Amino acid sequence: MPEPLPRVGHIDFLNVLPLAYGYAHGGADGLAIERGVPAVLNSDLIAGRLDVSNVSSILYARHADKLRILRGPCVSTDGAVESILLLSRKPIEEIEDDRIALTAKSATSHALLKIILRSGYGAVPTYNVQSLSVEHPIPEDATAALFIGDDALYLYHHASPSLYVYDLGAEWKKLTGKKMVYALWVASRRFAEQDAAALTRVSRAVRESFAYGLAHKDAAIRSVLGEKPFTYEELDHYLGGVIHWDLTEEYLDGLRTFYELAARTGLIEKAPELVFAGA
Ligand SMILES: C=C(O[C@@H]1C=C(C(=O)O)C=C[C@H]1O)C(=O)O
Repeated sequence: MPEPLPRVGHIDFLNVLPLAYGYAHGGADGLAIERGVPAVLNSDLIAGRLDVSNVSSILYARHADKLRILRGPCVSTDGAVESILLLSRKPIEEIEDDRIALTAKSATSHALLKIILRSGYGAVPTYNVQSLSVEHPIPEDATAALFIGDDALYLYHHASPSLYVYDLGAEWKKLTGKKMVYALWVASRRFAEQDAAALTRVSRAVRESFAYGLAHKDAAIRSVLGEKPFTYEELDHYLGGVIHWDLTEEYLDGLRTFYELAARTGLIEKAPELVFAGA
């Protein structure tokens, strides 16, 4: 019997286009890739249906005992992110006990928004997790709506000028002065401890696929222009300096601050220790 392939989640957003391009050019050989939105891959990893995945950074804080962080990759920004947006009918300073719709695809951005509204604006609105559409971004009964991923990036370029648009990466930087990590690559602790050789293979595949995609970024962008509603310039800007993928010490510092504020806001029990696979 051949060994089962490692089950690896892949968030289907343009913020990891270089990785997707590397996977499509041989990098995914030997891996069973499952594509999806963060909320689904988050629960698949916790339920044991995946061995490794990029997941919402807040997930690690909620299940640190069951997870191990891979060294190297992340999805992060130093300031504006363009693809995590609050769209609002009124200025953010005027939000109080309003109703805010949260995209059902996310976990990190929910916590990020709650921290920003509470600590930055003294607001504690009512939140409602639901599916949202870019055509009618704010549900009738809500004052504002939170989008992530390609939907948010689309709205960044096309939102109605009658709406107020807030970039949560920029808001986080304004509040804390720190960088922000939205996604981590994480292995289940069981997989990391029981199959170190397979974990090394997955880690290498992620690293090499990323490197391939970054070395062919132009071709990667051109490969999606027909199917995604973005121009070359929009994606070249987004993937050419807005999104960062290296989990360096400065970004880990931003991540720790995010966890501390999430704990202080009651969104997680406590800021977890960062435990890496193979450490
Ligand atoms: C930068 C982004 O970050 C994403 C936001 C996530 C979340 O809110 O849970 C999860 C993974 C990230 O890839 C984005 O949505 O484009």
